[in-house]
Amino acid sequence: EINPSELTFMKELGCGQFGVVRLGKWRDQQRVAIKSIREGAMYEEDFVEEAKVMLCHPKLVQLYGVCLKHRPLLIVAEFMDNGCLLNYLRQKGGALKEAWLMSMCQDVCEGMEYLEAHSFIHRDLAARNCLVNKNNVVKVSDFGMTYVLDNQYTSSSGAKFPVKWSPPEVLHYSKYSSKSDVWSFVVMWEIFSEGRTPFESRSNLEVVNDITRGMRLYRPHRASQPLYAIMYRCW
Ligand SMILES: CN(C)c1ccc2c(c1)CCN(c1cccc(-c3cc(Nc4ccc(C(=O)N5CCOCC5)cn4)c(=O)n(C)c3)c1CO)C2=O
Repeated sequence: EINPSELTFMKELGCGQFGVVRLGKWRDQQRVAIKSIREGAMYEEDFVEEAKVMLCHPKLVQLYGVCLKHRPLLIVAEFMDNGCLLNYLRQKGGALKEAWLMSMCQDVCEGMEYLEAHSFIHRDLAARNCLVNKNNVVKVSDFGMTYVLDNQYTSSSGAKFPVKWSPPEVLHYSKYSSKSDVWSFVVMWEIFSEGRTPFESRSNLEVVNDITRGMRLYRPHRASQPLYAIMYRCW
């Protein structure tokens, strides 16, 4: 539990599934990201229960604490200077050497390996839900899909559902597991595509049919054949 009077709000960083996120300071010196949870956006009791299971790993964006005494609920997290991985790839992708692309994939793997070891299923692994710090280290973030109340996002026919990152068993039976998180290593395809959208010219409905019939993402232009074989095995 963090005392809100020890928080200073600074610039807005953007808006996510639960509401506005701001850069802030804790006790005037520690930079943090502060999420204000919009009323009715989250199963708050479930989230607070989960927050007590402190997941802690260098490749997971660290949850520092929550402010529960007032509304909106505040979530205080580790601040990542370079923002989300997807925008980072789109801005800097071409300038990143293959070694950097590999290192970002490894960061995501290490974070996800830790989640699996702790039987935690992410459910929405994607480059948009990973963050980059000032040393260009990538960390997995926003493993909060379970608490989202918006069924446009949680139902597999909803407009916001991550169809292009989901395996057949999730699309057809909502069967989530660490294996479905492995399928979402579509992130590796995003990294080696420098932030392109998977199945860019296909609608979500077309992708459900394509994937069910066995179609898979093509080899990204910056991925060697052996690297493509690795991402392909995830699908
Ligand atoms: C349920 N799911 C999957 C969710 C739920 C909530 C969210 C998301 C998914 C993902 C999006 N999101 C969200 C929304 C807004 C902010 C953050 C967000 C942004 C951060 N950092 C930065 C840093 C810089 C910049 C920036 O402005 N630039 C421009 C100049 O070049 C450098 C980058 C943006 N964000 C950060 O550290 N955290 C912890 C969260 C986040 C990530 O947290 C959410 O809040």
